[in-house]
Amino acid sequence: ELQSNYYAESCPNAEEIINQEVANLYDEHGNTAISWIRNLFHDCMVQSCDASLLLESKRGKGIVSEQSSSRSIGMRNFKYVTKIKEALEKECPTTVSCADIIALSARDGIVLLGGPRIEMRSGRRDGKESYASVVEEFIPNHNDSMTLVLSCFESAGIDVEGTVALLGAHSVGRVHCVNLYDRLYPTVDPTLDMDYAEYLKGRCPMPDPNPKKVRYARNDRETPMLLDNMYYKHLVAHKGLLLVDQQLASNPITAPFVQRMASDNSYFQDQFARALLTLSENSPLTGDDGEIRKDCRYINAD
Ligand code: HEM
Ligand SMILES: [Ca+2]
Ligand SMILES: [Ca+2]
Repeated sequence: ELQSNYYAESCPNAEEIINQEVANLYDEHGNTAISWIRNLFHDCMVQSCDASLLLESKRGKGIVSEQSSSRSIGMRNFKYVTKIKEALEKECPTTVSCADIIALSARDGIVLLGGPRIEMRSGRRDGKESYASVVEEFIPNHNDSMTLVLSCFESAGIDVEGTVALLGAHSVGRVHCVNLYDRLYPTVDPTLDMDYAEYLKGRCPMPDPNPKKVRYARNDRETPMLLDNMYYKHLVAHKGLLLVDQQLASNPITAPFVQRMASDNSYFQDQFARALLTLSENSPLTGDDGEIRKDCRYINAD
């Protein structure tokens, strides 16, 4: 069973240490807070909130990291998870799970980005496997249909309203040009605002005069470091970046929620909090299942 402040006796400062590390990292590299949110999505959607995402590939041990999946394009800042873990290990060796680090760092990152304060429970344990080969079954692609997207989230217990709210995480962060070319070339997707398309073509030129350059566009040009409802305002104005983003506004099942979130930031925040909490509790390992990793990148040696 997950419980609030699970480490109250075993490591009373655990949540405070995570909070402090997340805040320090945010001061140095603001985009770490963004990464913690995406980490929670990519870990919890794939089977369980079990830190399977953090395992690194190890030949001989049969581990292929989920980070090597094509769905993980652009994921960054994993080295700073190691930093948070080191701070916890110093205070309480092999006590606080990597799965809880993923959940609680996301919680604290969301607050730093102006999002809601989510009361999360803890006590998740770490899995011993990485599920690289099935990541694509759990995490939709950027151009998948809304039907498929909704059924993926439904499998994690998240309803339509919650799914629309969670995609609001794309109110921060960036998208690499590989995920955008389809909407820009050879012809511009007619559902995309023309001026915005011109801007995106500037960010993602084709042919690329300098293919060695890593090119990307910000998800939200106006409030890039705020987890707010600007995302939905853009969708309504045909300025959704990914095809899935734009489809939220055109699909008759999701569109009413997009409209309401565009006009009501606190409604968005409430729904985001509710859905993220559900996601953060997707089939956790508890009791004697799994282990508490010493290093989030590797399974403990036996
Ligand atoms: C249908 C569901 C989703 C799809 C297809 C999707 C796809 C993507 C793609 C393609 C990117 C850009 C990666 C890159 O090129 O660098 C991205 C970025 C991001 N996604 Fe999603 N996403 C989905 C849902 C979510 C959810 C539910 C969350 C969190 C609650 C989330 C959080 C993020 C964040 C924070 C970024 C920016 C990362 C950064 O700048 O480092 N996404 N997503
Ligand atoms: Ca997982
Ligand atoms: Ca924003």
